[in-house]
Amino acid sequence: MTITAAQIQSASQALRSVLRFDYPADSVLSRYFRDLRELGARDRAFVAEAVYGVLRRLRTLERLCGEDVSTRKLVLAWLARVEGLTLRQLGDGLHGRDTDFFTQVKGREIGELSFAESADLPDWLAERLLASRSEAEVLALAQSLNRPAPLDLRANSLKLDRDALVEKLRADGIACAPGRYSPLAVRLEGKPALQKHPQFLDGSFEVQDEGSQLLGFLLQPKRGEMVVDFCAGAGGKTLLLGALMRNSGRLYAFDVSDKRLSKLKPRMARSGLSNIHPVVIASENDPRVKRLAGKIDRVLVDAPCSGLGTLRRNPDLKWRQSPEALAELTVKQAAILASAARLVKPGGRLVYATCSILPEENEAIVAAFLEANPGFVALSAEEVLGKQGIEIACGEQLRLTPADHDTDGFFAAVLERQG
Ligand SMILES: C[S@@+](CC[C@H](N)C(=O)[O-])C[C@H]1O[C@@H](n2cnc3c(N)ncnc32)[C@H](O)[C@@H]1O
Repeated sequence: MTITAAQIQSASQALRSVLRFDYPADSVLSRYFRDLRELGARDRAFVAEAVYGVLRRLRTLERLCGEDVSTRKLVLAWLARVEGLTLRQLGDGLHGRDTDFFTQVKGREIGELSFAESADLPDWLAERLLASRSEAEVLALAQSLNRPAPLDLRANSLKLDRDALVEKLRADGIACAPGRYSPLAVRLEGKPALQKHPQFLDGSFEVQDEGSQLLGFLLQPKRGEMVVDFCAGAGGKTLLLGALMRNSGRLYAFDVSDKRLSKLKPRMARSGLSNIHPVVIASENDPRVKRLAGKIDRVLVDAPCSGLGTLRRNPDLKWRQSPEALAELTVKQAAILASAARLVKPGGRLVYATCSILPEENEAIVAAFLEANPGFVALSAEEVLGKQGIEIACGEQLRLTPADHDTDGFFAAVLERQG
């Protein structure tokens, strides 16, 4: 890696905006790159890698920088201590004071770290995780969340099967392999740009984490059924559900965000699915939701959550979330689950899922729901998946983590309304 002084300067500038935490890191970076068109592809790649790298290890790097911390020092400390570069490898990238700091930080003793510092987590989050896991488990989880995520695709089974997709990609020189759990998953070895790939444009695949795909198999919608994806967003899971239904029946995609839902439309067009009906709702109590009460075979609640299971992709979330925001989210999650449950017909299935790793957003929401709704019973996620040939030793509820499954962190519970 050769790094220029200008690249370090740009990374330090971009990091300054990101660390204000006013907006998500990915949108701050996109804006930074939009405003600085003169940056080449390599410069952008370096800036993004440096910003995400520092966000992942912020507490450790702050400790290494000492009192007089700056974004420039954080980038240099990341290069020296996380990337393990030497002064010689940096070539012309450093001058004067930077060289002195780089040399010092390379050899600096970090001293004693608190548990949260050593896990690069905020104190409150380390505490919450330790309530249900040992220190060794939390550390392994935090470290796995600090590694960049691989790129997974989902074959659109309406267009071609997974093995055919693997073959086509390999023929194009894209190294990939079938996923470990989802029958539709393909894991890529690198991170090629795929937006213009013919198989992307003709809807043969979508980018979707393998863990996220498993949630569709937990809902297991069938041909001709009435299905609701209650928090559809841009439709990552909706598209999978539509394909599992073989483009038949009726699949409502609800969301309160018109902006997110509008991103589903071009994806629907590519996918060849015509059974999806996107509906913007005002809230979980919208009259359009109430009209479907008791009529739906399967309902997926992919609830708004802290997103802490996706730290591999969004490392800023651990610094942007707070106990206060979390408390508000859990109230919302319980309200959405209660409303969505009213749609389910007797004998129908309800899946509650999040991309969070915190029990208060997961197990606690489901336990309170079951207590208040004795007409629902829990099914075993392991059995539901096992019957579809997906072997995963998860027991009753699905808990995926990058440490254990090399997927994003997900939670899901499968519930059934008694007939
Ligand atoms: C985890 S995201 C969904 C991601 C999406 N299912 C996917 O696979 O791409 C949660 C979604 O819930 C939506 N949401 C928030 N409050 C809601 C509510 N009261 N009713 C329905 N959807 C809501 C958010 O706009 C957001 O798009």
